[in-house]
Amino acid sequence: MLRRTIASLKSSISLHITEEKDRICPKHIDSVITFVLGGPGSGKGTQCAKIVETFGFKHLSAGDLLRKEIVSDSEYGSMILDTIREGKIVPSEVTVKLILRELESGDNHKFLIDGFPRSEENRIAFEHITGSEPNFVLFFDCPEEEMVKRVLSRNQGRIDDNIDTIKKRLKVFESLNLPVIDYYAKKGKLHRINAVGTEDEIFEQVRPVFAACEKKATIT
Ligand SMILES: Nc1ncnc2c1ncn2[C@@H]1O[C@H](COP(=O)(O)OP(=O)(O)O)[C@@H](O)[C@H]1O
Ligand SMILES: O=c1ccn([C@@H]2O[C@H](COP(=O)(O)OP(=O)(O)O)[C@@H](O)[C@H]2O)c(=O)[nH]1
Repeated sequence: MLRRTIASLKSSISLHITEEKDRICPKHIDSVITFVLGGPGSGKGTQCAKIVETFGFKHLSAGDLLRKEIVSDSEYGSMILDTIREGKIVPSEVTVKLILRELESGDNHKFLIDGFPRSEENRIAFEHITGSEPNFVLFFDCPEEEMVKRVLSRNQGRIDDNIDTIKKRLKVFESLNLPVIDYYAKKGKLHRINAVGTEDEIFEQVRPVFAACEKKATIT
């Protein structure tokens, strides 16, 4: 049943997800889902690696999943490349489909979804397609000058790590991603992390969030 639903998602990329019948209830329904948000270069990927090491989560970087599509033979490759180069947001259906595939694979039921959702439209598409909400959300709060400095010295050969694209990404972050962060703050699901400091100092703010989650899981 689930395979069929994913197959139909694959074949209908322009679907409009507005009705109950479009939802699916897959095995990740009992999973722990954490969204990891913050501007470009705020340190999301760096801290996710530490969370994986310490708490055994599976790390799904939406950006990495999209970049993999570019180098695979995907029909969306050139569209994704153009979108990333412009610092814009890839259509929700494409990104959610890639995330869903990862949520459905393997035995790990604890997920860090890094760099997604980037807009209210992304958030709503995820909730409708998966029928799930995150258990909690981390927000790495970092000043723009620091983010620019970090991205420019990241040195991974990314087509979007240049000053022109960074400026566009920061604008998109402010106008489209901050409303998502506000949404989760109002729902009481947001953990704001001061993203300035050494990697270890920042992780000491992150650790208690996951330690509390583990404790709760042991009690229930
Ligand atoms: N606390 C920190 N202080 C200084 N540089 C950092 C810190 N955390 C990460 N970095 C560096 O900044 C760059 C961006 O970090 P990254 O984790 O890739 O950010 P994001 O995933 O949010 O885009 C990387 O080169 C990384 O090594
Ligand atoms: O859900 C996502 C995640 C990423 N991106 C695109 O991928 C780029 C890089 O995102 P990533 O999270 O890898 O990097 P960051 O912005 O944190 O440096 C973004 O600017 C977007 O163009 C997207 O469209 N949707």
